[in-house]
Amino acid sequence: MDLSISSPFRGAFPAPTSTFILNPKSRCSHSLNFFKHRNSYSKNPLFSRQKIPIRAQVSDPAVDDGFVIDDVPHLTDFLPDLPSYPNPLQNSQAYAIVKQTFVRPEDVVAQKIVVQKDSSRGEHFRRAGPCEKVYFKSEEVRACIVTCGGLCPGINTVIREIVCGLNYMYGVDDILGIQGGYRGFYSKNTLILTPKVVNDIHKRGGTFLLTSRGGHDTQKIVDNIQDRGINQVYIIGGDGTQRGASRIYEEVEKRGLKVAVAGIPKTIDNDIAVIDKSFGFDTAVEEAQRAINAAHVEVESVENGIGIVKLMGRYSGFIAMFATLASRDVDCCLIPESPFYLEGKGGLFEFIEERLKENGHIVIVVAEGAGQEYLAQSMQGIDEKDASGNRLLLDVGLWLTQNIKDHFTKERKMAINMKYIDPTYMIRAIPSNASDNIYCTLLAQSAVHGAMAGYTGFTVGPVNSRHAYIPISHVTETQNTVKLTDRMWARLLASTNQPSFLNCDESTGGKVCKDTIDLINNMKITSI
Ligand SMILES: Nc1ncnc2c1ncn2[C@@H]1O[C@H](COP(=O)(O)OP(=O)(O)OP(=O)(O)O)[C@@H](O)[C@H]1O
Ligand SMILES: O=P(O)(O)OC[C@H]1O[C@](O)(CO)[C@@H](O)[C@@H]1O
Ligand SMILES: [Mg+2]
Repeated sequence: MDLSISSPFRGAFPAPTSTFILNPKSRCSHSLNFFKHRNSYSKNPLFSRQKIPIRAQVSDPAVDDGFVIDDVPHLTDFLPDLPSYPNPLQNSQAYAIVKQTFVRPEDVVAQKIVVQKDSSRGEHFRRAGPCEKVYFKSEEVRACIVTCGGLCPGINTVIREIVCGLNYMYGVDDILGIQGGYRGFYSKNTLILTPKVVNDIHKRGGTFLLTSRGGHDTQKIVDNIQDRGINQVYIIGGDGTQRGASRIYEEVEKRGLKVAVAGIPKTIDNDIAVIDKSFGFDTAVEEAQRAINAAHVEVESVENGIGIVKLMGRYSGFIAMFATLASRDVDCCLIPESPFYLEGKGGLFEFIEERLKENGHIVIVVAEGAGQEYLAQSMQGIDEKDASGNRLLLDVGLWLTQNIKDHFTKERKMAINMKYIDPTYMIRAIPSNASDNIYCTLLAQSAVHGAMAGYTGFTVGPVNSRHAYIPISHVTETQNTVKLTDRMWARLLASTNQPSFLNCDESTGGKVCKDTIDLINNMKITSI
């Protein structure tokens, strides 16, 4: 049988045994269930304009191989008559001898790469890269770039590469910088960005465009986009920012504007779901080594030295976990995802005393979001939020330092040498390292290719090392956290040989242990 479908993903099927005609309109509900789009964009030209025969395995019509494509919106979903143009990269010197300049419309990136013979194939995303057709003429583009949320190494590289990518690859020369985050759309003047203006900015930390928290007013922002005639919006920021980008995309669609909205995920905490890792994370982990080294040098030079290093990580302990794994000088790592307790058997005090006896010193790395529930108990009534509505954290480093001091000097009558290092902002206020710089370049260029090709409402990022376009709503649904049930956390425990804090102790009334077990039971079990 011949199988004709209108999807760009036709090539992603297994080898044929027989073929048949598949009605394009029924692709989501077809009994074979080849297509299970989370988002069905029936007006997408790539779906509706091509009818190319393909062959698919139909040996068992009841088989559902669980192949799901989570595609991103396209401008033609709500502006069906938009004209397209040949991609100017066709004539680009840079791509002149590239074997395959354009990504194939049917190329998808699998979210799940460890599979078993009979397991479901799972979710897939559209592969990022230059597309054969673009939906903007170069001279028609008026792009803008905005950065929101906290700092992260590499933001300036992303800004630079969006500007250079638009200009060098697509001949775009009308690019505006929105200053000071979302509120800059309606309260500040814009900057004119050219390759010359941004030439050196990647060598500096911070953001050339300034940033802020709060101030997201969708109506005012989209009014401003409309008034200024902006038709490509590049939004660099974390989970909050991506939620804001999603609101902007929805409003743009509601108003029927030809405006592509592209999100570039940024967060030092590495807490954005779906993507492999966020840019600047490696740089931050590397910088954290300097603080850990300092703590180690200090405490191994004195008697009963206890070093505490507090690292960023609001809800996700990735920086603390990776900095610990990289260092080997850390005896214990405390993260928000893993409840711990101080007193009694299997507790932190007992472990510190053991290490002091064994080695004469100990280094503890604590993520800023760890142990917040205990701090909240001892400092009742403090519940402040920042301008974006993020809960302001209590200082776990100071709390830990004080509790350890009290325990050893007052209760155990032991002389200790406490060194507390809080390098918090130092690890994020630096320029990105070489590998993050390359990563930032890929993100920026992929975002530019996506917007030029008319995709919108997408976030770009690597999924199993391949850059993909991910619907913004998908990355904001959940937050990436360290899974205690994954092998990575077990690797850390095996490396530090620290307690897992899973042993219940009388002094905690078994509460902490129960909390932990409940937490673990509620987790999706995955392994990396
Ligand atoms: N649900 C939301 N809807 C619309 N805008 C939002 C939402 N959440 C946050 N924002 C806006 O996004 C911007 C950045 O949010 P936030 O301060 O939480 O930082 P972030 O992007 O999560 O980055 P970081 O990783 O540094 O926390 C702010 O301007 C905020 O107003
Ligand atoms: O003090 P600021 O700039 O609001 O940012 C602090 C927060 O931002 C982050 O770096 C990123 O969310 C967190 O780790 C930290 O809690
Ligand atoms: Mg955030």
